[in-house]
Amino acid sequence: MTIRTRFAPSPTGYLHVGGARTALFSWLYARKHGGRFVLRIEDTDLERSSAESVNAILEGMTWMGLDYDEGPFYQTHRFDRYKEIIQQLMDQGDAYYCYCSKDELEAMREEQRANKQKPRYNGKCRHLSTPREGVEPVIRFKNPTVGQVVVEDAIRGNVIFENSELDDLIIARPDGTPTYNLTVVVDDLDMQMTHVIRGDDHLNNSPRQINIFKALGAKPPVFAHVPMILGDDGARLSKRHGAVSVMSYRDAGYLPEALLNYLVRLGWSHGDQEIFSLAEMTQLFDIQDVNKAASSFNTEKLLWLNQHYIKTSAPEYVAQHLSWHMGELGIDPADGPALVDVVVLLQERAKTLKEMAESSVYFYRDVDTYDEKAAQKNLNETSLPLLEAVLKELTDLSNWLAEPIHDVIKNCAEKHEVGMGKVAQPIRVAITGNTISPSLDATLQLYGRERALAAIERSISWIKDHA
Ligand SMILES: Nc1ncnc2c1ncn2[C@@H]1O[C@H](COP(=O)(O)OP(=O)(O)OP(=O)(O)O)[C@@H](O)[C@H]1O
Repeated sequence: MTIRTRFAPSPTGYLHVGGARTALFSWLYARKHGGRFVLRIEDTDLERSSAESVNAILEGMTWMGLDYDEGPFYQTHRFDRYKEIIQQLMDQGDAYYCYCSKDELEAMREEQRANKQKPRYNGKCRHLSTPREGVEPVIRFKNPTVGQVVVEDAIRGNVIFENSELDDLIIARPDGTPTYNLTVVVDDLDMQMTHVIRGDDHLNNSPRQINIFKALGAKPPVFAHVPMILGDDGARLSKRHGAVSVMSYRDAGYLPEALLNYLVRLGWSHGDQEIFSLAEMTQLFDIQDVNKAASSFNTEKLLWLNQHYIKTSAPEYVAQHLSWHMGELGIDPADGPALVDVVVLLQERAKTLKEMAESSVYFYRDVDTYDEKAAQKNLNETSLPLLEAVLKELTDLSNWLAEPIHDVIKNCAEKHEVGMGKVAQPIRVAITGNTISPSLDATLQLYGRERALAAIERSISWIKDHA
């Protein structure tokens, strides 16, 4: 049997990390078993769904590398099929028209509350043989009234529901459009899902859906309800929380590997291992090992993982992602050194790609202002003769490489009987506009001879103008 799993978001906003982790678990399970991963867009809520949200979800999935084998299927394209199944349930006596008005339903609930019963539809129209004139009815599913439904959950074990606790749920609205629990069952059936891996916010839907599966003569898929990811406020992370969209992590400078690694560990573990490549998590993941408790998002750990992946990934790969961030800063990487060399220089210390991009702008765009404090301390009458001397030496240097550059700066400091920093820091400010950069000799090598000499010259003029 080919394993088939799906991710079925509603396109009512961006893809957030809660949904993304659920998608990841589904994806991993399919990949691990050589199965098929299906993307289904549950867009029947016409008021809340939008094409932008669909695009945002697809963008998020693509960025994370969660490729799908089939779909995206849109529920709005399948209305005829849902109608067909609703009719089938009607024909076989498993569904019925309900003419109860809002007021009647309210009165019913009132009475139940007064009798200390759980408010629910009492099946009033179940045995109605004649339609009520002038009322557009809904269609309700005839839920079994006795017995139990067992959700055999791959994570939680058996979860038992009493049929007497379940309503005859509405499967078609007065205008004939199908409701959520019906469409999900029809899709999972038609798309031959073997495993439904979804958030445990859906656990209460499962017994209703299982009963519909059974009424249709079908074997329900295996269910696995994964625990929720909670926001800082302890509530289920949803679109209502702030910066939780998957793409906001790209914007903040995370590598997809870091987010995937972070998400997989949120609710799943393999011994005390923390670092998992995609291949490794695919091999080791199993749905039974997902824990039952909800987990909260911890940005510190994500940052740590990001730093790890920036440091250890191939510079060429990091450069591809860095390129996007440079573009965001309006920088054309063609205006300076190869991005891959910048990555090599900075990957040891950068926590995010955004930070890496921001701290390498000077490689592509000459600084036009110096940080005030940095200039005050380093570009002044004391540093002027040192800069002039080192400029001369550097101009005479024939091989523009880190080591000889280092020697020039060192010799210059010795000659003037000052510490190396007294020569290096003014140069750093001249090049970067500030006092922070990776090792100065390597920075200068990458920055390039002509540009470096011109920048030092500009800083000398600046001192003279401001003296
Ligand atoms: N915070 C969360 N943690 C884990 N899984 C979640 C979370 N929120 C949603 N999911 C799961 O992601 C899948 C897609 O969810 P869906 O898009 O319908 O929800 P959502 O994005 O939270 O929407 P809304 O905010 O409108 O409720 C479902 O399987 C759902 O259970």
